Amino acid sequence: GDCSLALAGLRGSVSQGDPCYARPFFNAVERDAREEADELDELSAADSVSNEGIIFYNDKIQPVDSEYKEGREFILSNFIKEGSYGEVHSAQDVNTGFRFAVKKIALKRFSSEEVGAWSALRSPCVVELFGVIREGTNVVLFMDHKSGSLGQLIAERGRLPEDLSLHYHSQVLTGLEYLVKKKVVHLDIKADNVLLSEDGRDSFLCDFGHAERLDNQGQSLSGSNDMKGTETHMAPEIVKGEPRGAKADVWSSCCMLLHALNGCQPWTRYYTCRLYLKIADEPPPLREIPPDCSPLTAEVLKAGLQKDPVKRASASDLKEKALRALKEVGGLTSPARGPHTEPLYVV
Ligand SMILES: Oc1ccc(F)cc1Nc1nc(-c2ccncc2)cs1
Repeated sequence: GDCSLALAGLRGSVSQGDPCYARPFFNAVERDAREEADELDELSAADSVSNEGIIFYNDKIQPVDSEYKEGREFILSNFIKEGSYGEVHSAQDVNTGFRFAVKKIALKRFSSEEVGAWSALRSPCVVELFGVIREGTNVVLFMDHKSGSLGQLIAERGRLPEDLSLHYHSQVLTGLEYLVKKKVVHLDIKADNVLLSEDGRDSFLCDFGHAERLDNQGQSLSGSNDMKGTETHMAPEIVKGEPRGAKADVWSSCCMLLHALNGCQPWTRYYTCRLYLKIADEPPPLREIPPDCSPLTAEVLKAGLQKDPVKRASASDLKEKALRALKEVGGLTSPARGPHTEPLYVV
């Protein structure tokens, strides 16, 4: 199809392209670039390494003479965090001044799934992926820049009010509803991977480094059963290496809700090591539901923390429950930025 034509054109250059070209292109890059990566290892000067990739249609990130290089067309500014498989920095396009975020991943650790899954997504609940470039032995992913993450907000505030926690949970569930439609499972849903708008009212999923595509029965196509994601948020089917689907993200989103309500990750107040054994063998962490939260919020957590993924609520069902719980607590009245509240330690 026309994607293969695009592949021919793209080799060795950086072009404005349509996201549909990203996936096969990066499978090819991943393969042949691994071979090339060895001799490239000693090359370090920016001008000598090959620079190829795709910047999706975007007038704010501009390749020059079909090249887009760090230190020339764009510059890195502050380090943000360790994302999945790579360092995240904020960056700026030298010519347009446009600010964005980048994640640099060593080629050996690059999963073309991050690009394949993400480039197919267009939703107000998912951070936009602008493009992907291979530069020597690194792959660089370009993403819309956001002011901060839900993980940072919880750390700053200790724990979040119930209405705000339910507000973000319902937005994440809306994002998960969309992922189900696009047959993508994220596999690393947690507060650190939920970014916030300036005013803190809107949230966006990001970091698809662990994402997998689903088949028509909703099972992961990757067939891999290795544990992925953040241990405290892993669903029982993940830690047991059983077939996983979209319901794994629903479980993780409820772990994120407990994290927002309590100010600490689930399981960690009761167990220290090998949490995956506890997640597999113990009942779901319902004892961690704060005593002062509303009955409907407890209902959300009971429905989303079912150990059997078949019995577990879907993202759509759970979103409706979360919105009813939010209404029951009087709707969203708390400001995003607010006072620090002590995390709830074991009572
Ligand atoms: O997977 C990626 C691909 C490209 C990127 F540029 C970033 C990520 N991953 C993450 N980015 C963040 C983050 C970004 C911007 N501001 C605060 C946090 C948290 S995880």
